[in-house]
Amino acid sequence: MSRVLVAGVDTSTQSCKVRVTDALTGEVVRFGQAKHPDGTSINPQYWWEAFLEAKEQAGGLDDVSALAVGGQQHGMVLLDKQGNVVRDALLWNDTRSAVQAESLINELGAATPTENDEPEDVHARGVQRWVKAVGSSLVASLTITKVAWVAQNEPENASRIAAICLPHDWLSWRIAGNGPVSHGRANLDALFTDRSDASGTAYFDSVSNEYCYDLLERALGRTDVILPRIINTNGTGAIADPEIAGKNVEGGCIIAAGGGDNAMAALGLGMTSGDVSVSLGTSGVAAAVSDSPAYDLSGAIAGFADCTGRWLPLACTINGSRILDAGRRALGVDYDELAYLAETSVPGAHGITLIPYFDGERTPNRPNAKAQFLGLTLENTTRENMARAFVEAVLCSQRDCLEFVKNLGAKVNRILLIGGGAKSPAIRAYAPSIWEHDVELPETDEYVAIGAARQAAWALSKAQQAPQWQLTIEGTLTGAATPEVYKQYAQYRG
Ligand SMILES: Nc1ncnc2c1ncn2[C@@H]1O[C@H](COP(=O)(O)OP(=O)(O)O)[C@@H](O)[C@H]1O
Ligand SMILES: O=C(CO)[C@@H](O)[C@H](O)COP(=O)(O)O
Repeated sequence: MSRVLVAGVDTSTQSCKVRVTDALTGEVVRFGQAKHPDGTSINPQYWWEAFLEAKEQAGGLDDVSALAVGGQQHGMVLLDKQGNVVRDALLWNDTRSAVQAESLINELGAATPTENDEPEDVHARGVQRWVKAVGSSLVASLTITKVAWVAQNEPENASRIAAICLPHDWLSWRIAGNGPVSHGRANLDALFTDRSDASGTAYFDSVSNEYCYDLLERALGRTDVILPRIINTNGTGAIADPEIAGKNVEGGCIIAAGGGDNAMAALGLGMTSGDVSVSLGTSGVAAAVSDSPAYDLSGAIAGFADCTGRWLPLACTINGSRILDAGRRALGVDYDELAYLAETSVPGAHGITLIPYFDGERTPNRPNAKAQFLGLTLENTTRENMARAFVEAVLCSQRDCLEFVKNLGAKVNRILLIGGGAKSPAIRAYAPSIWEHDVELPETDEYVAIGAARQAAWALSKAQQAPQWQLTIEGTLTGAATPEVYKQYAQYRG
């Protein structure tokens, strides 16, 4: 009997990955990857072209029975009536809407008091109200702030909006055979999404699984726009809805709900309570799974949903593995040479600290920040110390994220390190020392794409449980704690 194949697609910030997978075992059968352009404002057409290229590299999808798409969260894709994109998509790491984030917080905080136990301070009250309404406070990354930015800065574009969706929704819509039309109305009602990605918009309540049109109205000034239909709300099986999904997919395969990349990675890893993933991609993310909604009233943790009916509290930095890329460029070395240079230095880089907010930052919320090297003297300014400071900066900023997750009360039994940056020998060498915790290293693979493939296999099986796929742990990273490194970083970070 020939084996059943499913595909997981990861339309992430830097590239599109297609992993054709054995539905029974989860083993990779074929793989393709194609780059996305740099930048934080991107025409979604590039995602389509990268998908087509990655799919070709992966040997096509003709023999695949089901697929699902995981994607970079929060990106705002605006479509007009004919299904054309109104403007380039503003991605999660675009910080231009920081002002709108603050205004929306203050506006909600200033609205008529409803509970007398809320803080006096308008801003703090606004943060708490957003958290209670949608699980997260607002930073420039979240979709609603981008919608408000367009409404305030590009009224002409705002008036043409017929539908608002996210990168994974848009790519799923295209893969399911929809697209722009030259006359009449495009089939915008065929847009679909899931609660994990919807929960990153800040106009969706992942407890009631309903859109919050009143909040969207605060941003856009109207609500007569199509938002993707939420499928897979209960998470018990990720059943693709034949009415809207899977009709025209190449080869007749079904398409499942898909989800946000971090939720997909959690599904790919099979995370349970006590597991915390640290993903080093463009973003750096520490995430835990939770059976109940996570409300961090300080606003540091985003209380997103996962794609199995649970929640995925996470802390996310805008600057992740690209800190290493900046280090490689500045020092003119490859990843191994960067690790070699760093190894020649010492913990704390002889007093040098890099605060790595190259592209602004969201954890902590400093959208206008730039990176800073601190503690430089004539004596310690060497390539070795600078290499060490680049690596320690990645790990210390993720330690910030881990601390937020722990402060929320999440158990941390196991830290699982994934994402492109997990390949770095330097990251592997110092992660346990700086995080002061052993680190499990899953076999190098694409866990967002695995999660998407697993959801596709689940949808195909129509079972109550996701298929049981083995997670291979390549090894456990250990190291003596170096608390002085994070202490030095925290002092400079302020
Ligand atoms: N061999 C490697 N060693 C260390 N880091 C790597 C290696 N290959 C890729 N990376 C890092 O992985 C990052 C991309 O990771 P990825 O998880 O694919 O990102 P994204 O999901 O945001 O598109 C790059 O920015 C780079 O820093
Ligand atoms: O904004 C978030 C999560 O809130 C990011 O995690 C994006 O989802 C992008 O992920 P990568 O492309 O870096 O994996």
